Amino acid sequence: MLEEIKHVQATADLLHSEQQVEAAIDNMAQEINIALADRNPLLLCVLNGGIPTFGKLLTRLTMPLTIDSINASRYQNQTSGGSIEWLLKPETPLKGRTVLIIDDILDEGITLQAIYHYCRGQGAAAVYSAVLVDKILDHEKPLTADFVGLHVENRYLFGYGMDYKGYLRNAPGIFACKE
Ligand SMILES: O=P(O)(O)OC[C@H]1O[C@H](OP(=O)(O)OP(=O)(O)O)[C@H](O)[C@@H]1O
Ligand SMILES: Nc1nc2[nH]cnc2c(=O)[nH]1
Repeated sequence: MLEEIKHVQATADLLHSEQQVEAAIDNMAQEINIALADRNPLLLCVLNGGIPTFGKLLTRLTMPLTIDSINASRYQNQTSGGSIEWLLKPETPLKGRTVLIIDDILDEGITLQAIYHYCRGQGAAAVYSAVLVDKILDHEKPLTADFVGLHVENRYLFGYGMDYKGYLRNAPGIFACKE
């Protein structure tokens, strides 16, 4: 397995450098600081991929806020998605809260849509979403994200939380696997 991981890493294309990604996160944070300034938001980290984006946004946000996590996984360390497994639900009551869902990538949108509906079903007053990467597809998605870092071509990506078979989430940039 580790040989495969090393090969994928060595042959991948760098699409966005660490510097570019950090600048994109700065921009997202600025937008969120304006949009949610007086909303006492509950930030929901979508495990596992959302961890770096969540952490990097967190210290750039200036309003009073609280945090929790959710884990709705659809890829299960594979490179194509299946049905959603609910692995963790937030402890915090969502009723009446403004929720900001934070994830690494919006691809088909199935994961984000499911989490959005979950939050609404729990009585959240407003639900926003922030994704580091919005993958450009040739068809419509079931929802759009409110805050997007980068729009990226339709290839299998890793880095900044995004995994290749569970690995490479720590890669310092946004990389695309060779076909
Ligand atoms: O828009 P979609 O096509 O639904 O895909 C996006 C989801 O896929 C990844 O999660 P994954 O299920 O791989 O879990 P992970 O966060 O643990 O990697 C990613 O973190 C998003 O949550
Ligand atoms: N790591 C990773 N996870 C995804 N989930 C949906 N699309 C992708 C992708 O391109 N890369």
